[in-house]
Amino acid sequence: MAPITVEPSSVKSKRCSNPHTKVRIIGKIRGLTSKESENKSLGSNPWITVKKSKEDGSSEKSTVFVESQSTSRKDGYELDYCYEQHQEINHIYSREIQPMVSEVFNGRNASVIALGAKGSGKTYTIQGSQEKAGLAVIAMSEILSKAKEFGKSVYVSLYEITQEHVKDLLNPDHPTIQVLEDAHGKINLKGLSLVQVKSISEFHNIYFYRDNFQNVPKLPIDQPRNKGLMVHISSDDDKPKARPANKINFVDLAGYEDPRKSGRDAITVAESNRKNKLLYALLNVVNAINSNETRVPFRESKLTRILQDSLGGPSHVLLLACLNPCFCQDSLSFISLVSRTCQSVKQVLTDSTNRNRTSAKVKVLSSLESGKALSASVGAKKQIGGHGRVLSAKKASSVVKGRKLFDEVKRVNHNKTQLSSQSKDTSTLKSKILLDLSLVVAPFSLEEEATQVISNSECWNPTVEPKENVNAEEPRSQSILDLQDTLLPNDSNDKVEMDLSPQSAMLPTGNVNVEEPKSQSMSKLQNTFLPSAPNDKLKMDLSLQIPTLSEEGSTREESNSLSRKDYGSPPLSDRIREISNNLKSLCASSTPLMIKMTEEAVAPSSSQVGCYEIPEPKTPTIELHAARFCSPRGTFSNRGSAAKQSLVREYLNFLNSANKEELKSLKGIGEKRATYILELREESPEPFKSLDDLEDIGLSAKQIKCIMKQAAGDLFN
Ligand SMILES: Nc1ncnc2c1ncn2[C@@H]1O[C@H](COP(=O)(O)OP(=O)(O)OP(=O)(O)O)[C@@H](O)[C@H]1O
Repeated sequence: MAPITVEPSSVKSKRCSNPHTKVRIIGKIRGLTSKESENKSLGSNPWITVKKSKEDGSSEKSTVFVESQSTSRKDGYELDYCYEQHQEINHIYSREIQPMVSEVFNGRNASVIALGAKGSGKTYTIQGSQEKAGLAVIAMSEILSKAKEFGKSVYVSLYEITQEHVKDLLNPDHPTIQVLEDAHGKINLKGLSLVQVKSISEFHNIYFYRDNFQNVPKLPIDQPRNKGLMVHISSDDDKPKARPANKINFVDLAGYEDPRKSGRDAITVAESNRKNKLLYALLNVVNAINSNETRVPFRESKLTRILQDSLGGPSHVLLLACLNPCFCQDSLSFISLVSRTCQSVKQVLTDSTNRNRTSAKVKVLSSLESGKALSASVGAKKQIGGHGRVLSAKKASSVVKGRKLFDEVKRVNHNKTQLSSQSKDTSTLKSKILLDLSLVVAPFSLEEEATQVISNSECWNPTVEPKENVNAEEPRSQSILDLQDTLLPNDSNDKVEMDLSPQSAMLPTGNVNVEEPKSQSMSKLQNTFLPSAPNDKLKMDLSLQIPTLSEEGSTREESNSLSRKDYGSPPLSDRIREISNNLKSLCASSTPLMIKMTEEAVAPSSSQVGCYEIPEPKTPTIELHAARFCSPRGTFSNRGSAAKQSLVREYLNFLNSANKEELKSLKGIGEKRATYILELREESPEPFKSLDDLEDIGLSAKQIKCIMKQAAGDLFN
């Protein structure tokens, strides 16, 4: 039999060649409680449904559809699999966990993590009850019998993480457990009890300890409870501490709370964000692993540090997204969050119906990673995107924090980053822009009965831009989502007037009365660029240059900021006006994005039906930017932004290093906050990396801005 001990060094070497095993993300819709079963209407019109790729369940992928009660908007999310209400824990165990247990006996580590909104069945699924075993209990019984068979010993640890403090549940009197990392990157949980288990009844006593013993102090009800069980399988007589053992972890995360629920003040939002912090950190780690990023942010939270050797490398990791069977706003936001954070969970479509209006179908190729087509057929009046963007870990966390302060500072940063990576990314940028434009010029109509496919081949002449040259699917889909996010507002029922004044030859004059739902508003916008109908004969000479990076940056920023406003988004008219202004400025200014119409375009010939010629876009040059900033005003605002950025940096340095008294001298920081900051600094030497991090100490965006204004003002006093 293969040795079960995996030395950290061997894990490391494996990681180099094959960095990480992908994390599997599955869903489970919890069964109805007896009270819910009495409500007959729940079964007749479920808010959550599952569509399997193959009805017999043989195919892995499942799409979960959730419907918002307030907007009747229906979103679909593709998971690796989804178990439905009627599917029992035993079934999940044999399909998902049993193979993992075997792998643990073959020398790998594993983690099973349940996450979801409150009351979504996480505890029921992982732990179960004394009467009905959960996944961990069933696994334990198999582990014990396998251990007996192979002469291994089984030890368990049980811990709880609250506000980044790790508590030993088997020895509650013990002070906070310290998570230490040795020189070889091995995590050591200093002080955590390790108890040998020989029978399932012993395990029951341990696992349900808190529930069995009344004298164990209970946490306040509103404290987020993140409960972890670590099962170590060690060679007989070999304490896992002496030599590293293989582990399987079962984690029951605290319920996710939507921080943006209406009516929440800044403090409550900060509180929710704090409660969700472990979840955010975990999702960032999962996203980094699944997108093969070189750096995985294990250090973002205690949980991810504890699980580090059971999350990365060759470990098997299963994320179990628990979902409520009855409408739950937190569940809705939760699944949207998961899809925004994890590249592997895709939002496949957004349906903002009125479903009975038309039967037209739109098929969208959303090949995010592998180039494999992911298609979804939906009723018309549908949009793709909305929240469905794919984010890098950093982006994700900024969305999670949902703050946008000192925009110019960020923009300058963004521009800088782009400038530095400009030469590397030229081809990517090129294809991004091509693809962005493809959306604008793509001659498709959402009103057609036929199924259509938005793809390069339909939008571009392959002789001009061969398919192979279109770099990677990801930028393309991202740009599609970005543009759709910008173009397609949330509320389909809005009626707006879009005023497009004649700023450019390309923008026709007149008032466009937008009464159609969002999918059609896109066609309208296409019409703005293409004054002819899709079937018109037309030849376009697109003299294309890439927009200056600052413009690209700001446009993207604006588009991001729009998409971030999931709730309370501005009225449709505002958004369209904003887009229209962006487009106008692109066309009217010295913008290098110029679309020239040839004479044939004005008087097309019959031989040119549907033929678009798009020349190779030119690589952007630094001179373009220099020209942009050479005006005195441009130089001033650029330097002003740099000064602001430097002030912010100094302020953060101060927070990361000042003593308590010095901290208290700052506006907005009293005794409590100063103490909390020092606590944060104990956990991480530099807890404040950006102004967004100040939310962790309960400051609202407005307060942070005020503080910075005062700091700037003080410089002149
Ligand atoms: N499959 C199921 N069938 C019937 N009842 C279930 C099922 N799953 C969960 N429940 C019931 O739903 C309720 C909520 O479940 P549970 O406590 O596991 O949720 P949770 O996500 O852990 O909640 P919290 O986040 O508050 O800890 C419990 O009363 C539980 O018994």
